[in-house]
Amino acid sequence: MEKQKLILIGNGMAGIRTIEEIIKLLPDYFEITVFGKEPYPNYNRIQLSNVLQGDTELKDIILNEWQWYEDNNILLYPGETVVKIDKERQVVFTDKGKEAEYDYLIIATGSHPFILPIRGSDKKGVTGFRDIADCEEMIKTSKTYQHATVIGGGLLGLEAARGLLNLGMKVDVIELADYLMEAQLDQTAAGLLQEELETQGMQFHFNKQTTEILGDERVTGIQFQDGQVIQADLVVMAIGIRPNIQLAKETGLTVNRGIVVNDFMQTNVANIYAVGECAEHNHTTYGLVAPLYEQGQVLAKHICGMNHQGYKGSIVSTQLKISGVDVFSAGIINETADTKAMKVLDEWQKTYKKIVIQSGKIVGTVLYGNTKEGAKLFSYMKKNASIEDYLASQQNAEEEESIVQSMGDEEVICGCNGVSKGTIVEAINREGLTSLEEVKNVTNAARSCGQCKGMVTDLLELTLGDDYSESSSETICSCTDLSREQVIAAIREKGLTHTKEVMNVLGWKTEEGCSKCRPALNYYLGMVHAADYEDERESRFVNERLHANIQKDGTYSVVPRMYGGVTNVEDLRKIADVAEKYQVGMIKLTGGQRIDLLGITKEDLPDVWKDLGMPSGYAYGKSVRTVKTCVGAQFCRFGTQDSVGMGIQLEKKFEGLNTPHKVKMGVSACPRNCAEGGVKDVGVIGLDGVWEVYVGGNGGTDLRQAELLVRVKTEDEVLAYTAAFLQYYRENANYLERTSAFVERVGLEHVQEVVMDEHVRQALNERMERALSAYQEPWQAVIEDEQTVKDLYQNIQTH
Ligand SMILES: Cc1cc2nc3c(=O)[nH]c(=O)nc-3n(C[C@H](O)[C@H](O)[C@H](O)COP(=O)(O)OP(=O)(O)OC[C@H]3O[C@@H](n4cnc5c(N)ncnc54)[C@H](O)[C@@H]3O)c2cc1C
Ligand SMILES: NC(=O)c1ccc[n+]([C@@H]2O[C@H](COP(=O)([O-])OP(=O)(O)OC[C@H]3O[C@@H](n4cnc5c(N)ncnc54)[C@H](O)[C@@H]3O)[C@@H](O)[C@H]2O)c1
Ligand code: SF4
Ligand code: FES
Repeated sequence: MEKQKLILIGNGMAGIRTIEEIIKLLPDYFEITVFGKEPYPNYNRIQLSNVLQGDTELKDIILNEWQWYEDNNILLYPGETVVKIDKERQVVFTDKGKEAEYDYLIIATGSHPFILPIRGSDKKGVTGFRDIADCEEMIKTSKTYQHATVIGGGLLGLEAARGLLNLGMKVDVIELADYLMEAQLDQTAAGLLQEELETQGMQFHFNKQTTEILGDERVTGIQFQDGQVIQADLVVMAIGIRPNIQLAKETGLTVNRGIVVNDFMQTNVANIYAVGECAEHNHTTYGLVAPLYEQGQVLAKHICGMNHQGYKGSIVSTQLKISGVDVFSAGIINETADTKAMKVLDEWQKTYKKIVIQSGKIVGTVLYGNTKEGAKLFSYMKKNASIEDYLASQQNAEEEESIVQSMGDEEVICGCNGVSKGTIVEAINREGLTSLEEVKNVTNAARSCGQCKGMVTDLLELTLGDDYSESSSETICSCTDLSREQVIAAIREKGLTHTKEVMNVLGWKTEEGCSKCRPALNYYLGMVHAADYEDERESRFVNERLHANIQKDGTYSVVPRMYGGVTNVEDLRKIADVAEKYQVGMIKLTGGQRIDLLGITKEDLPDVWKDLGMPSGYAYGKSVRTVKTCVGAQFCRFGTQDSVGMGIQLEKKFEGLNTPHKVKMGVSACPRNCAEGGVKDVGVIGLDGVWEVYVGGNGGTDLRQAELLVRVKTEDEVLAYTAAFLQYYRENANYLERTSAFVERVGLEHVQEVVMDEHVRQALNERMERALSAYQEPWQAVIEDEQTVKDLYQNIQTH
């Protein structure tokens, strides 16, 4: 069958997303041609703010590489503008003299920045902020000139202003209204924002109407209606956008503010569609990607002949993309006669939360300082949930590790791309996804503004549990541009002792850090300061904070310590009594030869530990866990060494040691290796008069066989080499990097060189001893601390 000719005008975000959706539905049905005015493949316009702010580079914001067009048989004409459409002949004409026929035409020409129609606005140095060319122009100007003026204190203006500050310019922001982001914030939030941005160096001028741009050929200043003049070498107009409708208008399509479309994104000509910022649906045009992508999905389905209800309009939310400034806004933000508002302002911490309620339903929200709840509140708004539902969900949320844990499957994690928690979890499980990049590729989540990256990462962690490891990234996380090595070096050099201090001194982009960097910093600080470090419980993952493993149903599992997997009558009796008393849901033997008591409520945990009177088995921690042993020489006829004794020594020595990820060990007394040392982080095998120490094994998702590190004669040597290896791993692995990945990355030979050097080995052992000296049995510590029991396990607020 001959392919239908489909032409897209506008190689931008909405148009290309529509094409992506179309080729997902009908890969071979259309012969697709794209005309794009800009000489680039489709790029992430949103990220221009981050480019200007120096957080990312232009080369990193391409969404669809040239190869993508080729791979999908899409004929792209970059740098070519469509100047005319003949709707009768179904042909488009370009500024380079090309003519192309279509069966279906999609117009996705976006918008242009509104430039004040005042004297001097055509001078050199006056620009909008819309595309790569504008961005490059501003970067270039900052190298020669000093004074920048941004007209417009909205999202775009403020993001531009922050970028220009980063480029070393002095920045004035001019706003017509009497506070910032008038369309998105109320006066309280805007005040907090203004205060913060002033400390960052911006100077604001409110209630100012610019009447003239001064200068000869190039701008030198601007003048306001009240006669005031301020100096300016660069003027950025960020006072809103106007849809590009000229072409559609000249073609005879119905236009208003945008190109008028019906619920199927169809213009008044049946085979001509409009999508994105240029389209006007139900008297509304949009300037954010989330609704435009929704439109794209609808249009794709329609053009592919799939049944659907059509586009019904969108509720939008916005977030400001300035490092270290958290602002979220959605829906109705100012109270009216028929609304009530719930407001919490913390002037000290500079946080503000406002929820606007109408007839018992959440209809709007403004968050400043802490925007973690933004996605959740937005989901509640969209599903028309009552404020009671939200408040009830809050009680559970307080007990949970991260906001994503308390979200329902249908709740949206990525607002830009409309991707729900359920969709992401399903994709992680179905496709075996293990990294943010993979989730992005499969689900589109986190592919636009990137504000949801933290939540997607949390969700990966929540879904994969211990199998999650984000160790490949060079920087610790998106809160900083520094690598693990740089952060550790700074901790040492500057004597930093607290996660908040690290974030402040090293210029973290977020005030609170994220769920990725907080536990990592806590670990690195503990590793560097060994015995002197006071662990920050609040920076740990929930399991480590509570010293028990949270289960699917919200109960916990308790695994008491059994050195070397050996137990006795007394311990078994205690375990049986506890299981009976607390009606434990299930008693289960673990793969590491321990007894797991499952189904214990959080409130019961301290009492269970008190009744057990046994140390924690650390089954939840990024720490040395169990040492599995075979029965060994004492009972087994093949046994050549005391594997049980060796295992117990290892477990007692390294009990409670904090490590970048969990560490499991196994000791066998002959090569039959019943304790499975070949897939352990440290595997020890006893032979006649010899012990072999293997490292870097993994029996989980990333199956890896352990490699022989060393052959030694005595048990003391086993302990010394194991200590040297583990200390080297502690000091050099990325947080959440298993020994298997670590050994793979640095190479066994390198590890051998390190631990074989007697001086180095000794030094590593000394540092290990210091780290071990800080160990405090955690369950006992909790039982003895009434306040912690109340705060952490019973949620009774006493201070
Ligand atoms: C700096 C900046 C930051 C932003 N941040 C956010 C954010 O954080 N969150 C958010 O949701 N949104 C943000 N936006 C808005 C978002 O980028 C836009 O809503 C989105 O890009 C619009 O997509 P579109 O495809 O409709 O238009 P565009 O992406 O502008 O694409 C239209 C394309 O069509 C081309 N074109 C126009 N006329 C023709 C023609 N006649 N022939 C050929 N080609 C033509 C244009 O050159 C352009 O490349 C931001 C915008 C900017 C500028
Ligand atoms: N983080 C984000 O979501 C983000 C970031 C950048 C851009 N955008 C989008 O890009 C588009 C453009 O953003 P924008 O900030 O230009 O538009 P906007 O309409 O959101 O804000 C314009 C601001 O300029 C002010 N203004 C209007 N006329 C003025 C004048 N004569 N002098 C001084 N101030 C004046 C308005 O009061 C308002 O505060 C919007 O659709 C926006 O949603 C979004
Ligand atoms: S590993 Fe060897 S010694 Fe140990 S139980 Fe198995 S067969 Fe016996
Ligand atoms: S919320 Fe913008 S990319 Fe997910």
